[in-house]
Amino acid sequence: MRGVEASQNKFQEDGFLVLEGFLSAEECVALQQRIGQIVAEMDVPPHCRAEFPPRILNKAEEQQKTQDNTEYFLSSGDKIRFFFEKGVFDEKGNFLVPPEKSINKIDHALHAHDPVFKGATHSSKVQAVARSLGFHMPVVVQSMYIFKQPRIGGKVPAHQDATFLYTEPLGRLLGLWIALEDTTVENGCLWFIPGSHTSGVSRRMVRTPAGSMTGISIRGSDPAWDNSLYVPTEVGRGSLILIHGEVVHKSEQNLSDRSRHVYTFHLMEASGTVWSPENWLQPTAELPFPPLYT
Ligand SMILES: O=C(O)CCC(=O)C(=O)O
Ligand SMILES: [Fe+2]
Repeated sequence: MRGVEASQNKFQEDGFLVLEGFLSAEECVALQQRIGQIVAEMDVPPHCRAEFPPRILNKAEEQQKTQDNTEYFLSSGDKIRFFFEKGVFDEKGNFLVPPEKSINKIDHALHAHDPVFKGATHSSKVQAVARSLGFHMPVVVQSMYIFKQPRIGGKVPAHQDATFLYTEPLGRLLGLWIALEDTTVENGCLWFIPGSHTSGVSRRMVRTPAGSMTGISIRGSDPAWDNSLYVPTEVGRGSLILIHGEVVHKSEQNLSDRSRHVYTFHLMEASGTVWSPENWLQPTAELPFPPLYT
């Protein structure tokens, strides 16, 4: 096995690092079973069911729908919320596919509200990884369970996580992405541009002032990343991929028959770091960012 120091060097060089066998198969299954229970108990919010409206909406209704969707997203930072794939409801709002096959992701605070995911996030193994990377005061800023459903699991366009979760200085954000199933090119594994984490961030997603129509806006744009530079990163079930906050990564649509479940969460080194007040995600009175080392 690679030594800790060699791994750290590789992470600093590439902006990502694969740690195989981080979770056992049993630990992966436990998270999958728990998410199954959460889905079985899910209440689908009425506006989410309106994927295919039964009639053409007028402009004001369209605007209201966009506003409802944005509001559902913007207020999800401290909650467990459900986001669906396109085309999973019929015109009456009934599921066209089984509910557990309809969800794109569940986020952004599983780590805070669900005991099983809280345990997985704050485990001694995760704490040891953070310590080995030199984190003094890591806090958990968000978590997501991503399903990448067979056939319909949508792609995640190329991005840097700091576009959405910006800090000053940069370099204080780390994603921990855990494959709960084998991930391959066919079922939508991650693709990275090695070494792309050193050129800064030129696109930001920011929260617009309260009362404005959409609630979020994009400032700046990404450079044209060369498609030939992406490296597919296939990993086995239980692998952990460390993702530097500025490394460029993406995943493609899942066209295979196999799902690609992952649990992913983000840490920030809180010591000496300013969490941008413009980020869409903000700590709240109900949920300040929890320290990892507890
Ligand atoms: O799982 C994916 O497809 C994308 C996840 C991602 O971008 C992240 O965890 O930062
Ligand atoms: Fe990402």
